[in-house]
Amino acid sequence: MAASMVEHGEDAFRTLFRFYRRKHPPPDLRNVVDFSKGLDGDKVLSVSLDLTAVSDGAASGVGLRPVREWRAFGLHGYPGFIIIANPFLQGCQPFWVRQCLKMYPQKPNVCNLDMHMSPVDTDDIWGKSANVLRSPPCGKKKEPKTLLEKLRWVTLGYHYNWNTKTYSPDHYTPFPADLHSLSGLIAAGAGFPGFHAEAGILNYYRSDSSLGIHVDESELDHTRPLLSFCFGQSAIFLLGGTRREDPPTAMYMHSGDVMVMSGQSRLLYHAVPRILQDLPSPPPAGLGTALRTGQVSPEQGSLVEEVSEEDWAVCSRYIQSSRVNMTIRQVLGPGQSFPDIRTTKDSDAGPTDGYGEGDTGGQKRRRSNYSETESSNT
Ligand SMILES: O=C(O)CCC(=O)C(=O)O
Ligand SMILES: [Fe+2]
Repeated sequence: MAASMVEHGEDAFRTLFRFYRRKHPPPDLRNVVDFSKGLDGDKVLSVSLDLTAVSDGAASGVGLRPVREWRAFGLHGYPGFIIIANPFLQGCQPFWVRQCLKMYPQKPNVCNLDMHMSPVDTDDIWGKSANVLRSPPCGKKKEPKTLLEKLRWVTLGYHYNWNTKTYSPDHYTPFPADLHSLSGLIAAGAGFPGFHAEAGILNYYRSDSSLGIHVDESELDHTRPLLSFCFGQSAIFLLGGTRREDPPTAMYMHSGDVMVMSGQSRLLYHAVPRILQDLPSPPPAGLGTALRTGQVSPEQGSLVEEVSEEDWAVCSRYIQSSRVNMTIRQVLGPGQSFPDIRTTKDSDAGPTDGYGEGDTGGQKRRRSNYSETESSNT
């Protein structure tokens, strides 16, 4: 399909990006791989996990099923690319959704709003948005967006510098312990023991957002996998090759899915052209209510706590039209340290030019591949 659609000057990746981003007429989604259907079609293969790496208790402590119940898939032609189709226990996703919306945007973590607002104004994003989101929409004219609805990205740990496309030891704040544990356990189950979550980029997608074609190569040790967690509305994810123009494979990412990019797939080009609107409204019980109604009782010492009805009202309203993605990275290999700043090249912009120009309040910076319009995105 890709080759026949290529127009003058457009490569196969860009053409498919535009194809899936198109609203009118809506794109044909029949070629999109759906891992929730299991070993469907000839592209998907089954991937074996390390069944002894994670105890059942450790898994349930972060809201995960026992590893033997995880359904892990790969794609022919993409060694090292693994999708774990929603390994979360029934009712445990809300905890992680709430962390993404209420906890991780808090200081000292960094977010897009910090770039053009004062620290006082970005001090309590959740608190300043929750009441509005909790109350039903008034249905009249366009209501002003809450800060939560304006949130586009948050960085954790070693804070990614969007200008230089580097991490630095000088801009580090403690990585959230709960997410560190979750990441370590997912990585161990996928065959990567000793993974240390050191940096995180959280992307907050509204229904018309997309993420441009890019490769994540700023981490200093590429032998460590990149983990990606999806919550809320599903998305179409495009996975390409080692060259930006290589034709990609399109796949769905559903709420709860975890992606592991490792080995030969660690440095592949990828993009998110489209957010779908496929979660029923309100979000289904498995995502929302089970924990509160006691179907799952977090064990003692569990990191996963109950999400109050009050908090879930805000989260569920938010994810009815949004998607949240966390990509978790280990920046340094064992024993590795940051190179002396004088020997660091100041940008690796060449291969990552999917991250285009941005404009936030006059400052040239930010997650500028993140776009509400097709034309400025690619
Ligand atoms: O949202 C996604 O699924 C992908 C995010 C991503 O590629 C990134 O943050 O580098
Ligand atoms: Fe990425």
